[in-house]
Amino acid sequence: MFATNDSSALQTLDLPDATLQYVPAFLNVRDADDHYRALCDSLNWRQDNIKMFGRTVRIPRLQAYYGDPQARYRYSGLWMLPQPWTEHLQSLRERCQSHTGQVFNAVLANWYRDGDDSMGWHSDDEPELGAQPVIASLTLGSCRDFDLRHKVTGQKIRIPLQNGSLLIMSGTTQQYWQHAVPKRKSIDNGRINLTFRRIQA
Ligand SMILES: O=C(O)CCC(=O)C(=O)O
Ligand SMILES: [Fe+2]
Repeated sequence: MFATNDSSALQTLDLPDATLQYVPAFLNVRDADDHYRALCDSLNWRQDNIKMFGRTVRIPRLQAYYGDPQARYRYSGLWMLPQPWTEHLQSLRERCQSHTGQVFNAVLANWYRDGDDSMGWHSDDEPELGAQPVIASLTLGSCRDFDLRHKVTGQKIRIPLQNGSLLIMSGTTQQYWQHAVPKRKSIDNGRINLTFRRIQA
């Protein structure tokens, strides 16, 4: 599926209408576990409600949003107002920036406490992200499946995002594909995912 098998190297995933790059061992597993535990304790996590089909439901995971003061955006009908960067998130942002050559001004953190927590099908296509956004997605903790589905053809693929990996989505990925993190009843351990983004002023 991927162009190379070297786990420290960048792998390009060849999918129609998408630009996806995967770095399986962006962080080593020990460092990734340390980051997971420190972020569980230090981020200001909240569980929001969203409106779905006219009903109010609690989202099945915890979230925390950090960034530059102007990096506010609407997400599932909620205004996400950034909390100021912590030193820890700043250092991870810098690593993702130097790897990708991109500038990110915000990060959405999702904490899947166990396999009951999940994220439904969506695209990261809010207008505040601009056309063809570059999103760098860092996985800390348990490996969880990341599913992608083409909006027109219905083609599906699954990428198990391993502990310490970085997935970079760019080009027309958000325009043509949705993604989701399905429930996994057998997983007891947690995962934090950090998606670094650039919000347009
Ligand atoms: O947890 C993940 O890997 C995906 C997170 C995601 O899709 C998002 O934050 O928009
Ligand atoms: Fe997303």
